Amino acid sequence: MRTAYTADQIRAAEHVLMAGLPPGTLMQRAAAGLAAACAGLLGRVYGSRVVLLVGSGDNGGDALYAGERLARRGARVEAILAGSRAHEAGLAALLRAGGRVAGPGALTRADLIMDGLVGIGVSGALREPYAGLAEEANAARAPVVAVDVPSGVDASTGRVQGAAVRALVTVTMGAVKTGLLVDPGAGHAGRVELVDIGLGPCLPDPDVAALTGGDVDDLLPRPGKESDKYRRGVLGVLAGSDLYTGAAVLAVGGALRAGAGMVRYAGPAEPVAQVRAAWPEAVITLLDRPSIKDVGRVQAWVLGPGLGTGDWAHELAAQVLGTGLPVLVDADGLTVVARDRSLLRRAAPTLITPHAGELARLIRAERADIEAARLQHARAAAAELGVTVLLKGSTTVVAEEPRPVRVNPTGTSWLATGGTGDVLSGVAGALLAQGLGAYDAGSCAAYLHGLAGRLAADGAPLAAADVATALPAAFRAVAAGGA
Ligand SMILES: NC(=O)C1=CN([C@@H]2O[C@H](COP(=O)(O)OP(=O)(O)OC[C@H]3O[C@@H](n4cnc5c(N)ncnc54)[C@H](O)[C@@H]3O)[C@@H](O)[C@H]2O)[C@@H](O)CC1
Ligand SMILES: [K+]
Repeated sequence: MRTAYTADQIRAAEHVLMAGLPPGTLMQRAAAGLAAACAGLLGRVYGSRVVLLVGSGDNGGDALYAGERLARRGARVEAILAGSRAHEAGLAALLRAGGRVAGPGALTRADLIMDGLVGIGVSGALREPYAGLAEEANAARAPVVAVDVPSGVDASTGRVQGAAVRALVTVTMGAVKTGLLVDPGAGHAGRVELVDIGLGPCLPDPDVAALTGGDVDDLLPRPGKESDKYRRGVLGVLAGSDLYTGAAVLAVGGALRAGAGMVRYAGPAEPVAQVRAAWPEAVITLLDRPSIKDVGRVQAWVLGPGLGTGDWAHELAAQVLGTGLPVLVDADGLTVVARDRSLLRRAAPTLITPHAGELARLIRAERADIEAARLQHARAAAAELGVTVLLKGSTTVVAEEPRPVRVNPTGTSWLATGGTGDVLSGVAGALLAQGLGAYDAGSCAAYLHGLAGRLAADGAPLAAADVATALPAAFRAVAAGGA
């Protein structure tokens, strides 16, 4: 499990740790790790040109001391001092080691750029000249190593207002910051490398966590020798309508490929015909009225993809949400519950899987605000609605109070295409039916679905059905420890 913390949590931990150490110890530890990471990227340090962007705070201090270390190994280190002042002792150390102060033109000549403009002390959008320097660094040909956090990214939320550095690598001190794992911040951070400065014992419970493939493998239910199809988990799928048949086919496909012992599909004539043709494995009930009475026994429900939003959908929603079983609500199901949020007041687990627009309707917020601070909105929605929220998007997050928000590390932009959400619903529903809690089912499903998307896309466009087809490969990759 990879864990991450807010700037406030990290400052508090640093405060505790620093109290027992000689002044400057942490900055030296940070600089040593930073210099090692830069040396690794450069390959040959001697003679290389390293340009430091130095802000007026301790983030600039880290850069200056790391620059000193590289200068001592023969690098030609130049510092662009962006603030009205710079870390005095750090600058003196750099100059003693042979580094010098440079003008902005230096960026075009660099082999490596170290971004020490601002770290966790940033507030609001970058001001000039920081903003201009960030953009110059982004336009330069040299790789950028961000110190602690790419300047312009809010360390706690990942929010970017205005210019922000785009790094190849972010070398982060003591603990990973939440904003490095969530877009848009994650997109600016590049690869995140953690420097251990001894903060571990002082850290509180994490703000967020990201599953690894090993974690997913540990959480996934495995069929035992005595398992039969009923004990492996039966999922009921209420999806599709005469107009939207594909959603039903994709959701059932996702569920069948995610280990459900049996999938029971119920719907009107058109999607029934399509599901029957695509998945002879599914057990089908033709509904001539909105009732789950004849569907048979299930351990969990998926409600919503392509279901429509009229009385039919509302009636089915009221019935499944009225059971004591875990229910996943997606797509049209979310529109129905947004109109009647009392449907979500229930004791059994509920996993909702909105994208930002659907969540905006549910919690009466602006879509743009949700996009800008996904994690905070997912967490707030989970608390407000009393459900588990899987918020889909460029970074998919899973929130359930009071646990750390799970940030999904897999996925690809090619997944942003119609129907992939229906497959995800099927996968998460199948895991619910197999007995995982909503939090684990949501986060494992997001992981596997994102990985399947990556395997299916392999750098090219994909269709939603390809994601379902790639699911077994994703399960195998996780089991083999290769994901
Ligand atoms: N506190 C500690 O124990 C440690 C801190 N370390 C480093 O110190 C950093 C935090 O240092 P500071 O607290 O000095 O804060 P920062 O250096 O991150 O930023 C504060 C400075 O940035 C300026 N600033 C803030 N917002 C700005 C904006 N929008 N545009 C332009 N300038 C802006 C402020 O005026 C202030 O001078 C960490 O990110 C990390 O790099 C590390 O050395 C490890 C130990
Ligand atoms: K920085």
